Parts: sequence; structure tokens; C-alpha cells
Amino acid sequence: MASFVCRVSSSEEKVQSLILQSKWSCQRRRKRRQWMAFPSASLAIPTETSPMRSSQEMIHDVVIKQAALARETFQWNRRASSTAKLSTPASCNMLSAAYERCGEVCAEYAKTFYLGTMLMTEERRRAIWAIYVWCRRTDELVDGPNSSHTTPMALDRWEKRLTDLFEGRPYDLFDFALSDTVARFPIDIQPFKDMIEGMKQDLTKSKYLTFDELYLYCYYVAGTVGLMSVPVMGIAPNSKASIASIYNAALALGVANQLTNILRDVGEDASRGRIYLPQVELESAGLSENDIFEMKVTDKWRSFMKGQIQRARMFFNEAEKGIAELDSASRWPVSTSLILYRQILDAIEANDYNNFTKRAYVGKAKKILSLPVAYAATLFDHSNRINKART
Ligand SMILES: CC(C)=CCC/C(C)=C/CC/C(C)=C/CC/C(C)=C/[C@@H]1[C@@H](COP(=O)(O)OP(=O)(O)O)[C@]1(C)CC/C=C(\C)CC/C=C(\C)CCC=C(C)C
Ligand SMILES: [Mn+2]
Repeated sequence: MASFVCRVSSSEEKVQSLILQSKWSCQRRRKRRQWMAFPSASLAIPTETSPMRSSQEMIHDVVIKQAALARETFQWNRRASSTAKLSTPASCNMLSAAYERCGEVCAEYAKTFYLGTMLMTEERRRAIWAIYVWCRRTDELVDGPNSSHTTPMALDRWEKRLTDLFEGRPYDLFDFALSDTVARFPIDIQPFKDMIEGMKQDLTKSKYLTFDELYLYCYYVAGTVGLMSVPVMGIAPNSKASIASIYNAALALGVANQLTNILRDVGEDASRGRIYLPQVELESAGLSENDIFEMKVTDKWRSFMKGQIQRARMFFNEAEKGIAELDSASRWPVSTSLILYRQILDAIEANDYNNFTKRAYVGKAKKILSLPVAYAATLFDHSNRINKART
């Protein structure tokens, strides 16, 4: 990963601080939304007695804000995009080179995903590459080979750099591509800031007490990707769904992916002293942290895992409903990525829930087969919805 790992500027700039926590600490109570029911009582979110707002409520506010911004700015940005294009041949060449490098990074680090982007229009594909590279670099700050040098202050500087690129002051070639992307599409900075917040949390937090805590983490590091991507993927002009419901589906896809990542990597994470699985749920399944560190697949573990897998699948189902609402050219790649990721859950089952020492893996043949399956799913679901709307 060395070739594109970012170096965060060492200047001691003071950065605005993280907005969300203070904004979210307001005690405004509102009716609790139970939009995601849980498969068993032991997985229910224990928020009813808490005076604080649940993660779902707080994230819901972000989704509503993103949806409103997208509605307001879509027209404006489309018009602005013609002026966002750089005029001199030299800067045009540099921009093409910047996007090309983003594409190369994608192709190198996420082959299947890169293939998916080849199904999109050129403008969208390049934008998704630029977002991908920024996300990957952000993750590398806490997970990459130099992560031991990453401090919260370094992440503050990364955030300052983000603000700069959003204001048209990119720092390097990759930032240049993203800076162009955010000028072309109605993309808000908040999900990017939230991803940085999640990475900060990862530096200090190695345990999650409740699912509500884990859900917030999943939003930070993955749900945000859904919110960043929708403005690029585009919404079908004839979609009857509300923008907020489409953003919710995108959020659900990110959360589903991250929960799947967590379930796949239990052993690997435990060997780094990390347990993402909610402690309260482990306890009510009769499991302790030590059971995880000892990495034994017992019946208790299998039954616990069944519940966790069921919940991840519910998020995938929630996400699936949104795909038909996306612009037609974006449905296939998103559907492919959903089907591929969801198969990791099947692979955990096929490994008899040994996610300690066996990596759940989706083979090449299955991956290739997923392409026509995803294509058929988008055709079928879309026509189904159109027919429903007609009747
Ligand atoms: C309506 C509807 C369904 C719209 C679809 C919206 C959409 C395209 C959602 C995308 C969701 C998505 C792919 C989320 C990524 C989740 C993810 C894997 C997050 C990873 C975090 C950290 O995890 P960890 O460290 O445990 O994992 P590793 O071992 O390091 O892998 C991430 C690594 C954060 C960084 C995320 C990325 C690099 C992926 C960025 C992807 C995109 C910008 C493109 C998404 C587009 C398509 C076509 C799927
Ligand atoms: Mn990572």
C-alpha cells in the first residue's frame, strides 16, 4: 500500500472540531424509530431507558440533512459542473492524470470493485474512484503500515486537508481528483468528516458495549460511504421513493458491509486485541471475551453467530430495496457489490462458523456468476416496481 499512502502535513494548524458530538449531545427527544427490528430479544437496542439519543436517531438526522442537501443542490451543482471543468489544457491533462491514478489504485487494491465501476458512465466511474481512494487512504491512516504513527492530531490535520480540498485547495494529485468530484456532484463534507471521526475512535476504542455503539461505528466507517456515493450514483428520474429512503438504503448497505467485515474478521481482530462484537450480546449468549481470545468454535458460539449473521442480512435486505431507485446505469454495480459481500456471510456458515482461524472467502467462479445474477435482479426488481407504480 506504500505507493499512495498519505503523508499528513505536519503544520500545527488548529482545526475546527468535531461538530457532530456536540451537536448530537442535545437532549431533544423524539419518538424512537424502530426501522430495523432485531432478530431476537438479546439483540434489541437497549435505548428505551437511556436519556441520551440512540445512534439510530442521531444518524437519522444526518441522513435527513444529506437528503435535503441533495435535493437542494442537485440542480445547482449540475449547472455548476460546466464551470467546474478546468479550462486550460495543462490543468485538464493534470486532472485526467489524477483520475487515472485513482483508477489504478482502485484496480490494484479492489479488483472486483474496480470491475463494477467499469459498468458506470465515465464521469461517475472517475468520481467513485476518487472517493474510493480518499476512503482507502483514510483507512490506511489507522490500519496501514505506518498506522502506529497516526495520532488524533494527525487525523485533525487530515480533516483540515479535507476542508481545503472541498474549498478548492487540493494538496496532492488524489486530492485534486476528489476536489473536482465534489465540485461536480452534490456531495456534502459531513460523511467524510464522520469517517475521520470513526477512524479516530478506532485509535482508542477496542470494545463495544451495545449494538447501538457498534452501529455508530459502522455508520462512521462504512455507512458514510453510502452517503458519499448516492449523489454520484444518481437517483432514477422516475423514482417515486423519497430521497431520504434512498439515503437510508445506502446507509444500510455500508452498515451491512461493515458488519460482514467484522463477522469475517473476528479472529484477526482478536489477535490485535480488538472485539467489535457487542459485549452485552456476547454476555447474554453466555460468552465472554476470553472465549473469543481462545478462539474455540462451540455450540454457544455457533448460535450467537447465527443471530449476528441474521442481523447483517436484514441490513442487506434493507439496502436491496433502494437499488431500484438508483439511476439505471448504477444499479448493476451496486447490486453486484451487495451480492458479493452478502456471500461472505454464506461462507462463514459454510466454514461452520469458524471465523477465528478460517477466512470466509468467495471464490472466483461465484464472483463471476454474481454478475448475471445481479443484472437479472436489477431488471426484475426495477420492472416490478414500475409495474407496481402503474397499478
Ligand atoms: C441505494 C443504495 C443501496 C445505494 C448504494 C450506495 C453505495 C454505493 C454504498 C457503498 C457501500 C460500501 C461499499 C461501503 C464500504 C464499507 C466498507 C467495506 C468499509 C471499510 C471500512 C473499514 O473496515 P476495516 O478496516 O474493518 O476493513 P479492511 O480490512 O480495511 O477492508 C473501510 C475499509 C472504509 C473504507 C472504504 C472503502 C475503501 C470503500 C469505498 C468504496 C466506495 C467509495 C465505492 C462504493 C461503490 C460501489 C459501487 C459499491
Ligand atoms: Mn481497514
